[in-house]
Amino acid sequence: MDAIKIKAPAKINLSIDVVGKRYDGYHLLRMINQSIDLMDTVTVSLGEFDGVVIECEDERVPKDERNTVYKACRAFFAHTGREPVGVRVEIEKEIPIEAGLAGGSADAAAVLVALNHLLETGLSVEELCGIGEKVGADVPFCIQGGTAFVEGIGEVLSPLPPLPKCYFVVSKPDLSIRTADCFRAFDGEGISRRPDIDKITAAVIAGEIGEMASSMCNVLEEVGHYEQIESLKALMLREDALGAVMSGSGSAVVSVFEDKGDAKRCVRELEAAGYADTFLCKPVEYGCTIK
Ligand SMILES: C[C@](O)(CO)[C@H](O)COP(=O)(O)OP(=O)(O)OC[C@H]1O[C@@H](n2ccc(N)nc2=O)[C@H](O)[C@@H]1O
Ligand SMILES: Nc1ncnc2c1ncn2[C@@H]1O[C@H](COP(=O)(O)OP(=O)(O)OP(=O)(O)O)[C@@H](O)[C@H]1O
Repeated sequence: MDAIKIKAPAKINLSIDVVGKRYDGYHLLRMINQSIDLMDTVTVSLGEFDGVVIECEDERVPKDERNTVYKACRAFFAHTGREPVGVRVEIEKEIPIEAGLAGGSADAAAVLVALNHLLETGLSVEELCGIGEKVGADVPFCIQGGTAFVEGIGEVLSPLPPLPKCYFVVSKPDLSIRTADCFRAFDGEGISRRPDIDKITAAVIAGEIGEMASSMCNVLEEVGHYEQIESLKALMLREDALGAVMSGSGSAVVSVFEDKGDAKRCVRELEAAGYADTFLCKPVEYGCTIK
């Protein structure tokens, strides 16, 4: 049986602004996204059976048509017009769930890349992103990866130069936020603090990590007024983080360090304070890749 193993990196948002709404209610965004070396491993194989079989040890991950991986398979066969074949997908989860780290989108991206390879359909990255967009707003970025200025609902990608050496401490408090709920709450709120996306873009292009970190801001952060997120940010800043911001629709928080020792100390302090889902990460320059 043909099988392929794909590493699917998580996404962090260094800043997010909401600039409008689309005809279908989706929000139009301007954001800076970065892939990191916190990754799910997705193994895809084809077989003589019907439908999509999903295996994952994590009980919180649905194994049926609600899984992003299932939707990706359906979208792939619909787009290519190929007769659907049996697809088995094993997901080894490292990316925390409902964290704003695009875990489900990364898995879907991996499956699209895998099917294109296994079935030799020869689709370009742009075509795969077009299919991915229908599965989830973060899927195109998860396919392409690296550092990018991202617009639209997440489908307009402009690559930026890779970041210079730096470290991210990523931590998810004991709080799960559903993306749709977060955007719904945003619609009902008056926002006081807006990010300066042009400023952070310039800092990223110049490779100025300190300037980048101090410019980070996510408009979705204040809508929930989550005390857990404020406490986590305060702890990170006390441990000499250069900046800290909520990723995506939350609830993970990302902090930036130039010094590895400081980053490691921050991880130790967070773990000691009871934040079990804490990771020391580095930026990576790629999206879903075939291993
Ligand atoms: C907030 C981000 O994490 C930033 O990277 C992403 O835009 C979220 O992307 P995602 O999880 O792939 O989102 P989807 O699964 O496509 O959408 C979940 C729900 O979030 C809302 N949604 C999502 C993305 C977007 N640009 N506008 C929205 O309003 C919609 O109600 C949608 O039904
Ligand atoms: N492959 C998958 N991995 C994890 N969760 C999945 C997957 N497919 C569907 N789900 C469902 O989607 C929900 C949210 O998943 P996910 O972890 O991708 O959210 P997220 O971190 O908020 O992502 P994003 O940053 O894209 O908003 C979960 O509660 C889970 O039930």
